Amino acid sequence: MNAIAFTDVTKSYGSVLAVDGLTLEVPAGSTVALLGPNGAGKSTSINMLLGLLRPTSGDIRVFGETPAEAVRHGSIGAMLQEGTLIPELTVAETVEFIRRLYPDPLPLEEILRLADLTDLAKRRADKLSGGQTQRVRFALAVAGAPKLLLLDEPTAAMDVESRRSFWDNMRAYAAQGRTILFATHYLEEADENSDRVVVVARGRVVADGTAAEIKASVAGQSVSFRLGDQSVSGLDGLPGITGVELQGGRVTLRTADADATLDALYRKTTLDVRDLQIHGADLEDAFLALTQEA
Ligand SMILES: Nc1ncnc2c1ncn2[C@@H]1O[C@H](COP(=O)(O)OP(=O)(O)OP(=O)(O)O)[C@@H](O)[C@H]1O
Repeated sequence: MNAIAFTDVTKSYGSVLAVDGLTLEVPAGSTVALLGPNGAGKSTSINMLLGLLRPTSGDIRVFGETPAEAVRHGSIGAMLQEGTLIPELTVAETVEFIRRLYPDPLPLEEILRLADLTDLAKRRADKLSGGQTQRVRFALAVAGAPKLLLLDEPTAAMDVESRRSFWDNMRAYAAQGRTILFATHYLEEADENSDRVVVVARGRVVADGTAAEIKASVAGQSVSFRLGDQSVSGLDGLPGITGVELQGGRVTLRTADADATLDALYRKTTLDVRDLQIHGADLEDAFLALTQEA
C-alpha cells in the first residue's frame, strides 16, 4: 500500500510554477527525505499533501484517499515551518488539548516521552526555549498517532544537540511501522535519517534513491594537486575528465575514471605534480551537480 502517491502534480502561483509534473510513490512504512534547495517546491508539496493547497493539475492520494479525507480520518500528522503555541497553557495541557481532537490518540505520557518533554510537562508554553518549542510542535504532530508524519524542515531552529535527539525521537516513532516524509536542505540529515532520498529542484524530481545510490549516480571522483606556476591548459583532454578547477595554486580534476586520469597525468604530461589527493564524490557533490543541472 502506498502511503503517498503524487501523479503528475503541478502547482502554480500565478506565473510561478512551484511544482512541475511531480510523480512520486512512497510505500507505507518508509522514511523519505525530500531534499532540495530553497524554492524547490518542498513546502508546496507538503501543504498539498495536507489539503491546505490544491494542485493546479494532477492527483494526490494519501493511503488511497484524498488529502482532505486522510486528514479527517486522523491519518496525517504534520510539523510545519510555522505555528505558535498558546502562551498560557503548560506543555501537558497543550498536548492534551490537541490529542483530544483525534479519534485514537497516543497516551499523554507516551507523547511526552517521545518528544523528550516529560520533565517539562508543567512548564508554560511562553517559558520554553526555541528548541523546546520545536519539541512541543513535534509532540502535537504525533499526538493523534498518525500513520503518516510530515515534517517541513523540522530542525531549522535547533542546535546540534537538539537535532540529534530530535532525529532519535523521529526514528523511534518511525520504527513502529509509520511513514515519514521530511523536507530538508541539510544533506547530512537526509543521509542519516532516511531510507530514501528524493532530490527536488525547480519543482521536479532530479534524483531518487538511497543516499549511496545518489552519490554513485554522479561522476565519480576528484583528483587534486599543487602545480607551482605551470599552466593547466590541456588537462581537460586527459581521459575521464569532466571538469577542471584552479583555486589558490591547487588544481582539482573531476573525473569519471581516476585510474585512467592519473596514469595519463604521470605518463603523458611533464607536469610537476605535488601533494596529490584523491576524493570520492560525496552527497554534497552529487546534490550540487544534480540541482545545478536541473
Ligand atoms: N504563496 C505563494 N505565492 C507565490 N509564490 C509562492 C508562494 N509560495 C511559494 N511560492 C514560490 O513557489 C516556489 C516553491 O516554494 P516552496 O516554498 O514550495 O519551496 P521550498 O522547497 O519549500 O523552499 P524552502 O526550502 O525555501 O522552504 C518558490 O519559487 C516560491 O517563491
